[in-house]
Amino acid sequence: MPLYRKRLRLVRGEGVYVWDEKGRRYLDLIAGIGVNVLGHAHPEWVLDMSRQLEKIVVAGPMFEHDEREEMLEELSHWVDYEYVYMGNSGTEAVEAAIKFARLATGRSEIVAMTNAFHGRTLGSLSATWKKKYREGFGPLVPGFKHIPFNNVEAAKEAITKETAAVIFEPIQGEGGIVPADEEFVKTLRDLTEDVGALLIADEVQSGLRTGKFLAIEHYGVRPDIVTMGKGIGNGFPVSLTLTDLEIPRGKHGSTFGGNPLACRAVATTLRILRRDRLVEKAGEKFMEFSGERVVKTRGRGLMIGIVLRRPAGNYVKALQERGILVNTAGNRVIRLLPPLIIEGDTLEEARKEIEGVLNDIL
Ligand SMILES: Cc1ncc(COP(=O)(O)O)c(C=O)c1O
Repeated sequence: MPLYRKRLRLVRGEGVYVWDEKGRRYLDLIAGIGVNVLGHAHPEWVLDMSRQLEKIVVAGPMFEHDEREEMLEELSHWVDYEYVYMGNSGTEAVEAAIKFARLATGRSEIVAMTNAFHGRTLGSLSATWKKKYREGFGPLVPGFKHIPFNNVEAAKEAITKETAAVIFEPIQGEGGIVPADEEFVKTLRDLTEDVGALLIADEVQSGLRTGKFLAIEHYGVRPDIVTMGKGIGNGFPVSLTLTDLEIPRGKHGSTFGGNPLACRAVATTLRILRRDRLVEKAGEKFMEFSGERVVKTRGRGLMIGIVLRRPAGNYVKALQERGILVNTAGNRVIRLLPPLIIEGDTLEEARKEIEGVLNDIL
């Protein structure tokens, strides 16, 4: 098997495919790590974005604009939170969530989960678990503690009247595509309510992909704050923090947050997702992988983790060699976050190819 010393150089994309500098085509099952939900260069999205470029790009957060209203209207079809704060990346959405929780409760303690990933700025990094991401950047933000993910007893012990918020991913993404247990999520909701703390669902990776707008909807639980990013603008850098908490104007903000081009990206993405029923359809596309080296398949909809008996890195390289792009989530998990427009047949063919590679390569 050839070793890749050089990383693949991508030059363009169309639909579920991308091309490298030599003109070779790849099936893109990772889509910018879960970003291009409508696929690459979606004609309608491109047209809307180009028209917007000619119209107005940034207005400044102190002005109203039609694009914001259009985006809020589209969002109202999916969620019923009172306020949305707009940032430019997942980590900013999480920073806002942490700040809002502290401000609203007057408490500072944030409870996060082992194996969690919430971003790489100092606040979100303090909620992120892995040593590799944290070490060398200390001291991190005080007031964060981690409990074992999916451990009800640990949650009962950790969540107290000191807790401002509990933050968790309904399906852990970077941590290996690990869904939260139903009992655990319900316990988090009950306990936070009991002690006057807030529940934050980080849906930056799990949003849009599982058959519902938010993965947390599968649990019948309503968080106090939800963060979204990645695919919400189909590739334009934009993120959302949704909440009913009223944060005084000017207390938090961003130069680029909620600019007309970002609102256009979200409004158009949501319009197409809704019209083409892409979120619902994603829920039906989950598939199990089998083979001697496969322990199990985890996830929901088009957020899929193939858990292997051995490190996944070499398989990712071998798949790239055969024209399929995936990546890892943790050491032994192959992660698939394909565009939601992917056809069942294409996915089925990819499954056979992936299983073939998993069986072939020693
Ligand atoms: C659950 C979750 N939260 C937050 C982030 C951070 O998002 P970004 O890389 O856009 O800052 C990620 C990124 O992978 C994520 O998966």
